[in-house]
Amino acid sequence: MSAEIIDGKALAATFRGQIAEEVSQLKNEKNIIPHLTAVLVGDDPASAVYVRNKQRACEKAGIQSTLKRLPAETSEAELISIVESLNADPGVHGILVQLPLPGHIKETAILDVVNPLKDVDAFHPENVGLIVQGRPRYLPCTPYGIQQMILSTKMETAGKHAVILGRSEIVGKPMAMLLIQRGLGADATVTICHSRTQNLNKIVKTADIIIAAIGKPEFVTAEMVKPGAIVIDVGINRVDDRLVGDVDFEGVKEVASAITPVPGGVGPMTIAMLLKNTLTAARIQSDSN
Ligand SMILES: NC(=O)C1=CN([C@@H]2O[C@H](COP(=O)(O)OP(=O)(O)OC[C@H]3O[C@@H](n4cnc5c(N)ncnc54)[C@H](OP(=O)(O)O)[C@@H]3O)[C@@H](O)[C@H]2O)C=CC1
Ligand SMILES: Nc1nc(=O)c2c([nH]1)NC[C@@H]1CN(c3ccc(C(=O)N[C@@H](CCC(=O)O)C(=O)O)cc3)C=[N+]21
Repeated sequence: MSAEIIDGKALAATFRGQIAEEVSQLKNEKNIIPHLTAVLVGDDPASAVYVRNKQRACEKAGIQSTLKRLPAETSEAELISIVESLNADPGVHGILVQLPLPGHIKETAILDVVNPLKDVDAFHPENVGLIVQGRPRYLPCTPYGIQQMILSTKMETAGKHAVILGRSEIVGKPMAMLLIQRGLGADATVTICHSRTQNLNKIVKTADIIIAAIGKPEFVTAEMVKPGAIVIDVGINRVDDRLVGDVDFEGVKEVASAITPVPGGVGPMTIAMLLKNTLTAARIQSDSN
């Protein structure tokens, strides 16, 4: 039996349609146009692709988007002062500092400075804390998108074993927080694996839900997957100019019950959730004025 392919591109288009409608309502009712500013330091080619995709999606949804491109040599102090000026600009509702930053800039030094109300990535410690306590202001875009994809399968998550590969602040760790929360699309029992995990294959084999976010091409193979599992592939790896995920798609789709492709899976949903957070940011800021 071949797995259901979860079409992230199509699901993202549905979300973006709904967001576009709400953006136009906000404009008509309050004369507010949500505005996202992305900051890109250096010219990492992969980041440039994401930034371009985000900008195009914003335009199509009626969200204003600005890209601040800064040279790789930008100092930490300069970047902090740029973020502070965006914080102070009432016309900017969402701020996204593209990661990774060049090695001489400490990421937390920058993320800590972003006004938490404008933090559409949900990386600021205040927003992370709110998520951990189960009262989120914003949900981090990639885990949020993944939760929506799992919900779209209508498969039960309550009481199921979810195994997450990767413990990054941007995917693995917040994903675990969302999956252990009480409620719809959650209530799972969660295990997080990382590069020091022993018996990783054995743990993964017990998973009802696998989330692969390690950045290793086709790491998860069919032998590691319990028949009927849901497999979410977050990985974006370039191999011989081809984009491949962290999952061996062709092999795993024969054992899983549902699987996300790369490209056309988690990536487009991440962007759709970024637009959703930007809309929420504009609403929150208009209410607090
Ligand atoms: N589609 C999307 O929207 C997004 C895609 N991505 C992609 O997802 C992937 C992961 O990115 P990100 O979350 O930033 O993670 P990082 O690259 O920051 O970290 C990788 C994680 O994987 C773990 N890891 C690495 N190798 C192994 C291994 N052999 N076995 C077990 N664990 C391992 C590391 O463990 P340790 O901590 O011990 O080093 C670490 O926790 C990348 O391909 C990235 O491009 C990322 C964000 C969004
Ligand atoms: N502050 C910050 N926030 C992020 O959310 C963030 C970040 N930094 N740094 C990098 C990662 C990665 N990421 C992706 C977003 C969209 C696609 C995406 O659109 N992918 C498409 C196509 C990609 C392509 O063609 O290259 C797809 O998978 O179908 C991928 C990856 C967000 N990230």
